[in-house]
Amino acid sequence: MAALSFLGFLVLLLPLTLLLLLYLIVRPKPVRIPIKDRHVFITGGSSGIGLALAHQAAKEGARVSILARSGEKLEEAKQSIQLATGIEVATYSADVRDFDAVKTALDEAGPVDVLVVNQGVFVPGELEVQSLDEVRLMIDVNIIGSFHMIKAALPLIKKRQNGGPASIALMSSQAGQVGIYGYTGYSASKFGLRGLAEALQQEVIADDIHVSLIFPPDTETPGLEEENKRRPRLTSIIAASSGAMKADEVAKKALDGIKSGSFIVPCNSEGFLLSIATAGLSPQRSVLMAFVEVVAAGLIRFVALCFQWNWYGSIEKWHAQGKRSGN
Ligand SMILES: NC(=O)C1=CN([C@@H]2O[C@H](COP(=O)(O)OP(=O)(O)OC[C@H]3O[C@@H](n4cnc5c(N)ncnc54)[C@H](OP(=O)(O)O)[C@@H]3O)[C@@H](O)[C@H]2O)C=CC1
Ligand SMILES: CCCCCCCCCCCCCCCC(=O)[C@@H](N)CO
Repeated sequence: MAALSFLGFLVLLLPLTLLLLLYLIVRPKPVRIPIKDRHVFITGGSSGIGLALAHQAAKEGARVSILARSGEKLEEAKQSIQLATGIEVATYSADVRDFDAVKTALDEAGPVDVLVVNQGVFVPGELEVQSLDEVRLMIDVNIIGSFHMIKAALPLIKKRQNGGPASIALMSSQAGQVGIYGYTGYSASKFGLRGLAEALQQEVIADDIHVSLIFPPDTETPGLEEENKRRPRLTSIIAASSGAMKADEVAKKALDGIKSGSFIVPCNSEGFLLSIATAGLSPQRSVLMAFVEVVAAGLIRFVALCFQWNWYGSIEKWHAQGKRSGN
């Protein structure tokens, strides 16, 4: 009896001690980043996830600016947001690959509180058949474009008016947490954002700037519709391991993640598992999430291996069928 209650005591004490320890050590410390009455600048804000984010930020009372290339799509976005919320967003037509254009746009927009670097291109295809120009396009728009935005915005974020906590959010993808068939170029570009974000967070924490990395699964957008026209069958099969979402749902998760200053922002339940499986050395400010990461690490690795077993099974089956049908 005594032994049993001692065991019960230990079973309770161990997790509580771990929780207390984590409470003392998690860094950076928890933060709330307000959106209302603040300037939210969204790239790729004329379509899909970026447009949904612009709608929601406007609805929550932010001053919103959106940047993309096509003036026509920007104007359409502006109209639709005005119709839905009565709020007039500022639009900037620029290509993120052009640093001078980006800098001119941002300087005109003025001090920024929340920067959402969301623009992105995705051209799937096996590396063997994909042109290097397509690979370069993804690296240029997704990575170099993000560097341009952050470089040009940092001085303006530091100049923010009310001095409250600020955010730099980057739109990655679940294909930026795990490499997926058909996404060599795309996954490389999205994994790259993680290195950028982890390093940047250490550099800007002293200025009360908080970095968020958002990891959506397949999301119903005009971009996905285009992608689906040429996506290899195996890419679709593997990507289907994570459910598809609507742009509005992703935007809501993204905005909640930004407001709570979360470094890693998953969007669905598979994304939640992925975030634990790929926690690595990323910063974690939630004591509860840190606890889950520590306790679940071994088991989640097992789950990850099950997914890989399933994916390699699909690949084997695909090749066996291909051989039989002669392609
Ligand atoms: N949809 C999905 O399944 C998923 C998407 N993501 C990521 O979310 C982000 C948004 O995707 P989604 O909403 O589907 O994309 P869309 O293709 O629907 O929209 C892309 C936006 O980016 C802008 N854009 C593209 N290229 C440039 C450029 N060179 N300079 C400036 N703006 C540019 C586009 O406007 P314009 O063409 O006029 O420049 C548009 O506003 C991307 O980073 C994507 O990788 C992540 C996971 C899943
Ligand atoms: C530990 C267990 C983890 C289990 C979950 C694994 C699920 C992985 C699915 C990855 C899907 C990638 C979709 C990318 C979408 C995208 O970015 C394109 N549409 C282009 O934009």
